[in-house]
Amino acid sequence: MKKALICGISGQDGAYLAQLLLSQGYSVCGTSRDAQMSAFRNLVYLGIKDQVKLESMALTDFRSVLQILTKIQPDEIYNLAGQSSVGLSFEQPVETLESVATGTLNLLEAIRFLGLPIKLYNAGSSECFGDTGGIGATETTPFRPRSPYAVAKAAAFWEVANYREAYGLFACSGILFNHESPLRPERFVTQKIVAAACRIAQGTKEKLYLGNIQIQRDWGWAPEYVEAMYLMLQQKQPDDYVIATGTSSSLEEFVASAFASLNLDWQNHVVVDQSLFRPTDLAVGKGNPAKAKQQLGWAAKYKMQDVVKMMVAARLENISGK
Ligand SMILES: C[C@H]1O[C@H](OP(=O)(O)OP(=O)(O)OC[C@H]2O[C@@H](n3cnc4c(=O)[nH]c(N)nc43)[C@H](O)[C@@H]2O)[C@@H](O)[C@@H](O)C1=O
Repeated sequence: MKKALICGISGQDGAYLAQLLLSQGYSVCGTSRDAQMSAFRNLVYLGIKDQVKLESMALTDFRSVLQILTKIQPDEIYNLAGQSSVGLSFEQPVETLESVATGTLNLLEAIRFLGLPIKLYNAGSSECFGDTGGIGATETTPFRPRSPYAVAKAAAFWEVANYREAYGLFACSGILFNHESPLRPERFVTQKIVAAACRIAQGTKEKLYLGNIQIQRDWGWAPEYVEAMYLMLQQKQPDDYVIATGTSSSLEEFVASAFASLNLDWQNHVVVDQSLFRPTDLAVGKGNPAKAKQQLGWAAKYKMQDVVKMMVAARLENISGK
């Protein structure tokens, strides 16, 4: 039985990945900074909390990382931990850099120190590209990070690439574009919109305040993005891959689609609020997942419209208490 360690198991991707690996027959151990304080709601939502071994681990603390790796001795590690909000990174730049860049470095150092044949997946981010314009970014597109989060993710990406080259570690980065699901917290714009639209459809009189709705993103479906993470570690050689749908839509289109699916006209309910604009933002995010298709056999089945429908359906089901 293969053993997987998921760092940051309490988040959206950690929960879906745990579900996938369990279905593949893995023994799954997941970490969170303080496992005794976390309710692991996403694991509960998916009905898998009892099948996962949970440990406390602080990625920024080398001793803690070394202790857990020595104890679990996993075949595969998935690093999904660290501060994941671009917006919050402008308020907490140091915490973002430490949790993402130092955290990844500690994992790489611990694997190197132990000398075990552990494979590492690292959660990279399309934010590293900066503005892609209308041309989908590939693995060779240069990074031009435009947020503290993107700077941290770019550092972590190069740490992984360097340890692969310098010490021969089996380490990969998935450069994932935005991927959403019912497990997304409302801090991210898709769930913020879906939650408000559903409340309005149920009769609340609130307004939905949003920042820049002209931005475009390549939005995909998180449960299928975790399949790409798994596939990267099953290849003969470690490598980095862009994971995206290949199509981008504006935030205005996302909003219109969410409200229309509830028979509402978004223009009656949405207010653009300048105070929610970011100091720097990406006008367009678009990926080209051709390499993932060719080498991993992975392609996104769901596009933005499908994501909206599935998120709205899940929200309504939750409200009705099913
Ligand atoms: C690939 C990347 O994907 C995600 O990062 P993100 O793209 O920043 O995600 P988001 O949902 O916070 O923002 C999307 C866009 O929507 C704009 N926007 C307008 N109005 C609001 C608003 O009211 N709230 C938010 N959150 N955004 C808003 C906002 O300015 C931005 O342009 C993370 O998974 C990250 O971990 C990651 O790696």
